[in-house]
Amino acid sequence: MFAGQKLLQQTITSLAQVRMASSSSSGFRVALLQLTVTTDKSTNVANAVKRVHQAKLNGCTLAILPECFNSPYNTALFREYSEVIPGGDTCEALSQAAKSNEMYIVGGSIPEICDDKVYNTCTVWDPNGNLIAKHRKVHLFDINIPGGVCFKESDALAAGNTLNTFQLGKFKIGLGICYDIRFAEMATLYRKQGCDMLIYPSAFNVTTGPLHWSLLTRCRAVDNQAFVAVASPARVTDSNYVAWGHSMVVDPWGKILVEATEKDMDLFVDLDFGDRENMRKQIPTENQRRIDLYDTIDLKNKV
Ligand SMILES: NC(=O)CC(=O)C(=O)O
Repeated sequence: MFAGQKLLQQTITSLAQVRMASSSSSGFRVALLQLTVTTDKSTNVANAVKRVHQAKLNGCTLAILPECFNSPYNTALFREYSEVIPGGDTCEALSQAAKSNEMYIVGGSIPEICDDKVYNTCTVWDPNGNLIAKHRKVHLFDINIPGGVCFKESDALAAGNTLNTFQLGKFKIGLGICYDIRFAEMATLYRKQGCDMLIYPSAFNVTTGPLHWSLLTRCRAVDNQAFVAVASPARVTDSNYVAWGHSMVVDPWGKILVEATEKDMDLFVDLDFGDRENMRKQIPTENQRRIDLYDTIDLKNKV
């Protein structure tokens, strides 16, 4: 870690500590672990475990890993790196890390093998090391921007078919993976289910990242009056897919509470859900929807 990075991390942590004093009963501290992903799976997993422990030492209740944190983000390699969930080596390591640190872990995503299909899957672990939620990426990332990025997850992956939430104390959290963030309806459903926060382990790229990453994260936060966290791998410029980085947490007002650079680094920040209640009261959009004019959920009958 270079000196400036260390200073930034310390600053973020100490700011968090100051705010924690007045908000510990209405929230928790979260860590976004912006790891460098290598081609070596065991190195990636060991690094993730080490960084979860660092998050614990920094007072975090929840640690969030990036999309595909144990494998290169490469359709040609997903099957080779895939594991069963639970039971594979990565799950075992995450379960153990959650238990030994007594923390919740949103385990980014890993390629999952099930019935000969491969999924891009996020696992969530409680402080006893139990698997409490699992989300398979619902919207596969198939895009083609000439001169920019061309990626076709559906060449190698099957899509998930469920929306998934978990409970952290009194807070309900909705899960998506990366491209899922572009689909506002999914987030609206989570809001309707009572979610306080949305988490998207992600890996935008250097074409779409500068255009849409922060915009989409802030949109989902404001639309749903919820905290939104997006955790990316660190940027590796000579990789086949160059991740954007810039992991961030946005509050329900749309304010970026904390944002990484593109480098390998961790962020620690306190979330005060009292703020979210204030916003929901002051701008009560949830009760003001004109569903007599539109129905944001039941789209099937509208097309
Ligand atoms: N990688 C993704 O799933 C999504 C992405 O990079 C984008 O939407 O842009």
